[in-house]
Amino acid sequence: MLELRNIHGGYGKITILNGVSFAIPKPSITTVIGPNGAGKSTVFKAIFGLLNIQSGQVLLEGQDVTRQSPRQMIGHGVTYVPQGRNVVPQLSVYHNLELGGITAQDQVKLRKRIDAVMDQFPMLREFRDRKAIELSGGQQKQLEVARALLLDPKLILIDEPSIGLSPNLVQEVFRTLLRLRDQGVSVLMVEQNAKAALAMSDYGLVLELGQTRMHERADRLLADPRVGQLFLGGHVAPSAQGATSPHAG
Ligand SMILES: Nc1ncnc2c1ncn2[C@@H]1O[C@H](COP(=O)(O)OP(=O)(O)OP(=O)(O)O)[C@@H](O)[C@H]1O
Repeated sequence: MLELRNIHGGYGKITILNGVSFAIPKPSITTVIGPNGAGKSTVFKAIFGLLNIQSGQVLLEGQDVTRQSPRQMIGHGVTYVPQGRNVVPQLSVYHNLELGGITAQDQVKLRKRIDAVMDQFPMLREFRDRKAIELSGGQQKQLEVARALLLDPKLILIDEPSIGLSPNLVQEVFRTLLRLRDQGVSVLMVEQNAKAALAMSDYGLVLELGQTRMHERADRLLADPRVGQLFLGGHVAPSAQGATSPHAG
């Protein structure tokens, strides 16, 4: 569903991504792991039209979408949930949802869609008139995911959904993502909480120094001693054959 071909790019003249290539099938959950500063969040920006791509291609269902704007990517069914808290704290839950659908042309359809999303997140219906700031961290993350769903995406890019959450809430957010996958939405996620994230993912991608080091089925990555090294703050040496790929066998 999504393919990156040898992406090079960065901020201004600084190159951060030095050849990122991978493909994800749909529907699936892929977790991107790697040391701090490896370029994980930057990959998301490259996909979502927020990065200066110097060379390479981004393909969505076979269509070249390289350098398209965030607005165009939303039009193609891609949504992006950035790191941190992205709700408007003083506005109600419902108002935050309405803002998420601001690009929707048809307001009647939007209200129906908000209703459908609240069916998936009964907590949001319960707290619909509460200010977003009065929700817990996990509930706010769910509000962000729900807001992203209003646009009926095929692919969600979600950056560090578990940050600042207790283990219970992390599992709750992960369950939400699994449910989405089962409904046919693909998820590409960056997670510091690498072991827990790989345990619920279909595929894992290891990025280091702006390059794809490994791309494997998540269970294989979890069992790989080189990835164990990474969890301990070590590095993954580039293999002689280049990056591994789950489609290689
Ligand atoms: N807006 C920006 N302008 C210039 N450099 C940036 C910008 N954002 C990120 N960088 C640099 O790009 C590199 C990769 O950052 P990125 O946030 O993609 O890493 P990451 O792998 O997501 O790290 P972390 O795990 O710490 O979140 C870092 O060296 C960072 O300083």
